[in-house]
Amino acid sequence: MLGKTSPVIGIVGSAGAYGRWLRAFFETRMGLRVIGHDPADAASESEEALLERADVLLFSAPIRSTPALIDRYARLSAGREAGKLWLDVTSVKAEPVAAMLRSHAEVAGLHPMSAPPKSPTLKGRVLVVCEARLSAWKPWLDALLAALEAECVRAAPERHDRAMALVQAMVHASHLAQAGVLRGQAGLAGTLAELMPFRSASFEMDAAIAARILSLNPAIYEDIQFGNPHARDVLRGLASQLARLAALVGQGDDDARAAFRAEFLDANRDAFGAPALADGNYTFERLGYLLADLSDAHTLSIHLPEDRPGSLRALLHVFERHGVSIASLHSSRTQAGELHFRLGFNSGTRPDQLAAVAEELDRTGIGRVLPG
Ligand SMILES: NC(=O)C1=CN([C@@H]2O[C@H](COP(=O)(O)OP(=O)(O)OC[C@H]3O[C@@H](n4cnc5c(N)ncnc54)[C@H](O)[C@@H]3O)[C@@H](O)[C@H]2O)C=CC1
Ligand SMILES: O=C(O)C(=O)Cc1ccc(O)cc1
Repeated sequence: MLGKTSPVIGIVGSAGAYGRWLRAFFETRMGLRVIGHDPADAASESEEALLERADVLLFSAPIRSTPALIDRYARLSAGREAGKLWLDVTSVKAEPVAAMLRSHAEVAGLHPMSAPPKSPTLKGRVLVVCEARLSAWKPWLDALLAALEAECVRAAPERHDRAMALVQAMVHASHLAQAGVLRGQAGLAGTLAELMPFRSASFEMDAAIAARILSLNPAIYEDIQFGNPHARDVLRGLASQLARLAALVGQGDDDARAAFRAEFLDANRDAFGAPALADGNYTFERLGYLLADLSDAHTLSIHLPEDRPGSLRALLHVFERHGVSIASLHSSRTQAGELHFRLGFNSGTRPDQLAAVAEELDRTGIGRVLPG
């Protein structure tokens, strides 16, 4: 069958955030033909066209409607899916994978642990892979995973959902609860903006996580709470831990302090274990340095147009010639997804020195100074 070497990809939800990212990925990175259906895009193909022409059908639709949507495709397909591959990228896995298994297609569930990135692959991100029913399509799926460049972790759908109740539902819930407390205390303690000058690295990171959650697709955060069958138990656990802590603090005596130390510090320290404590503490320190660098008084963001050995050295040489010493240097991506270097300078650096550097970089084409 033509399918397995150069399959046609059909994306259900092709106008959505992941649908659009996946289309670009399949077309540009894998050189494959992509067709899509999405009620939000009148120009998209029909469901029937996807069922008839796609060798690989990939569901990238709202979490809440996906299991019923898959059942609908299985019904409409009526056996034509035998010998094809069905995939999904839903943030919960048990129900969508079970629905795909009710078809006659080969089946794998995927879950990228990141919003669609600005980069062309999932390099550096985690991808959960639920290999549910695979035979002839296994080599092609392996090639897809290799092309995605993600760090893959294999799990059964049930294991995935239990993990995500902690990795996502609990983390999102605790940050939304923090946001609610901040809102409730704003009159007494000041708004978030007014608290920021008093920040610790932990506060800044937690506020950033809350802001991230509140900035992305609200339906995803709703459905991760309400659509993961294990979220309810995890939320109850979280609430009972906090209630116990509040009760001990309310009690306030030496017995309560001893209980706090035993239950909240010693028991948790033992449960983490020495390696996880050391790793986590080191991660925190590195992020702390990064946050400190991001608050450098003077910064320049520079795109290096020439991706070749020696281009960074040429860039640094310009700073040296203008007598500017560099306090920090990081690479990251612009809003548009271009790789750029962000350089920080100490407060003694004069604006006219930086302006001269910027002018030379632009004039010589060594680097392009980005706004902001
Ligand atoms: N955005 C994210 O951060 C992540 C999303 N995911 C998963 O990706 C999937 C898609 O999420 P997003 O693209 O972010 O959501 P989105 O809301 O941007 O896209 C969903 C698309 O599905 C379309 N749709 C709705 N009903 C449909 C139907 N009956 N047939 C075909 N299309 C239909 C919508 O019109 C929309 O364009 C979800 O299952 C989500 O759990 C997974 C990891 C991260
Ligand atoms: O990028 C982030 O911060 C996210 O947390 C986005 C996200 C949302 C839903 C997922 O299932 C996976 C990742």
